Amino acid sequence: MTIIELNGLTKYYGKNRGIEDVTFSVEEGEIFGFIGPNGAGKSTAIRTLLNLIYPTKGSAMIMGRDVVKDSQKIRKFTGYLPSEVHYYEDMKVKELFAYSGGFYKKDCARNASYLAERLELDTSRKIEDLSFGNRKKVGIVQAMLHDPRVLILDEPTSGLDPLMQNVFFDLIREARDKGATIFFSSHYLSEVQKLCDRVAIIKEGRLIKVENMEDIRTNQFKNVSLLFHDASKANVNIDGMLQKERIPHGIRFLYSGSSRALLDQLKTVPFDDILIEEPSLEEVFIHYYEKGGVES
Ligand SMILES: Nc1ncnc2c1ncn2[C@@H]1O[C@H](COP(=O)(O)OP(=O)(O)OP(=O)(O)O)[C@@H](O)[C@H]1O
Repeated sequence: MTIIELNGLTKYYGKNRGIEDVTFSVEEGEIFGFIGPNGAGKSTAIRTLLNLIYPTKGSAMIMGRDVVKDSQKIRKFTGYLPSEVHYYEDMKVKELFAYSGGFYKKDCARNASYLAERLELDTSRKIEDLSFGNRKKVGIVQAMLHDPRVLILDEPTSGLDPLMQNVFFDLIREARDKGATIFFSSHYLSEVQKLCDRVAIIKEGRLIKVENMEDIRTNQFKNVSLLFHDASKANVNIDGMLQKERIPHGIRFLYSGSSRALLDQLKTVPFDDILIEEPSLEEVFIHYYEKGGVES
């Protein structure tokens, strides 16, 4: 079942581009990453899904409901963490959770306590006294306390220390195991790599590609280093070769394609040594950002 669907979603701020013609969907039970550099349009897309801003063109649906027309209903089964959290400073954390929980027709207190405990958040403190990271934790608990079917999180881990990031990842997996679908934006490729089933890559407001993480990690890309005793033989060209660079005694390149096709092509290359490695996602994504994507 499709849970989140963007159809040609476009948002202009006056003449400024926010996002343009973005189309993709998130399926039930997925942990789906939304990744791109600063200003790519991640928050714009997310804020449009939450009906905080209106689309200029196109549409989006969450669980079959239109994000503009049905936003009140969508809010009932959706948890949202904004990229910047602003709360009633004067309230204690536990008062805020009780207040937020009141919007839903179920008892959220136990879940809020559980989440706060896991995140080591002291709920007796006033919000105004909290650090940036602790405010982020408040936002995470608030997004999750009603066990929403859909979780939409804008840069959830920024401000969390590495230990807390891991706790957060566990909470996300637990939410998924209970049936939630999770859509979150990030700058951090390592967390996308750890957590996501699929990822949408956005650049300058346009969707570049939706990728299966497993495909990115294992099937499509390799880092290949070829070493030559005679450097004059290092002038090699191979179909699928990307980002070629000279290294001492040879060349190194990112390869996109099947391993079989790579080995077939290498048969005629007079290299003296070879190293084939799994590229980091950084290397793969830098390629996307620079070139605007590759054909798969
Ligand atoms: N309120 C606004 N008024 C005008 N332009 C805006 C506004 N909000 C965002 N933009 C522009 O829309 C584009 C997309 O910004 P957006 O904040 O959605 O990107 P992002 O991918 O979330 O970036 P970041 O990773 O830095 O948070 C940028 O060019 C930005 O300058």
